[in-house]
Amino acid sequence: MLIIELLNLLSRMAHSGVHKDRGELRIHENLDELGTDLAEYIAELSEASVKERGVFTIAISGGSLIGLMGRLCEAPYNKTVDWAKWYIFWADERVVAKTHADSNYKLAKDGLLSKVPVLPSHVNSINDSVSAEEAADDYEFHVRQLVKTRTINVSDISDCPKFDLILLGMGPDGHVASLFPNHPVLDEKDEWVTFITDSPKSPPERITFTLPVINSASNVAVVVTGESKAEAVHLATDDVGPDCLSLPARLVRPIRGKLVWFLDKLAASKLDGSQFSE
Ligand SMILES: O=C(O)[C@H](O)[C@@H](O)[C@H](O)[C@H](O)COP(=O)(O)O
Repeated sequence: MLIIELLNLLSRMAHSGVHKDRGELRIHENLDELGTDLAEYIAELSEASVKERGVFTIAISGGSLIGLMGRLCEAPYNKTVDWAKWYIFWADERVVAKTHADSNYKLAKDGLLSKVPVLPSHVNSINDSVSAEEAADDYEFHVRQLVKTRTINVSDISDCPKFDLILLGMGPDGHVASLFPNHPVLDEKDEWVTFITDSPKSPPERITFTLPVINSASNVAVVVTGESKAEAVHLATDDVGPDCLSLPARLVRPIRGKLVWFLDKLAASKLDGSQFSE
């Protein structure tokens, strides 16, 4: 048992912690290992934020990310994490009822939030009974109230909220949150939360944090697995030509915060110099 753990640790050390301009890369052999590292990373950030500010503000996305966070519901994290200090937000949400199979809230509730003792009043979900535009306005207003009371920290270089952690997934096209390639919302500089009604990924109506908010966070983690995303990971993190400069995932560059990529070896297989490439 001890030998296996030691081998796992050595393999993690060999593949993780590559630092690039565009963040730290943590490349894992398999999903199990990635899930363990991700849980440890989140738990450590939670502990540090609670120690420093008494709360932990975390924004999550939809997709496979929630399943990969599953280890947090298990020992030791289900007991050691200070869940009552968590304030949970959505970096993006599909504008559907909270009971709908497409709802990111439902995904997180079923897969994570119902399994740990978070306080229902700290779960900041969107208003699902209004239009996408109203839901975005409403959510921004709500975030503004929590910035005013400093439950959510504020950036020291802009008036943007400074979430302790924003967790993102990424699509094969390089989208993050609901910021899709070539979409005008990529240029949004003033709003904190905006909406789209033409998402290329179903469902079409979504609200999303804008890039200024994502890039004002203390920590941003992008969690990406699978071969279908290998090209986008390469384009988002390697030194590539100017054509890729507007790939949404490449625009994730926290100004003062720390960016970490959690990858499995398939997602990492097209990185320049990758030991996993063919
Ligand atoms: O609601 C959504 O659709 C998302 O928040 C979106 O940004 C997602 O995180 C990526 O599309 C990756 O999703 P997968 O990990 O499932 O591929």
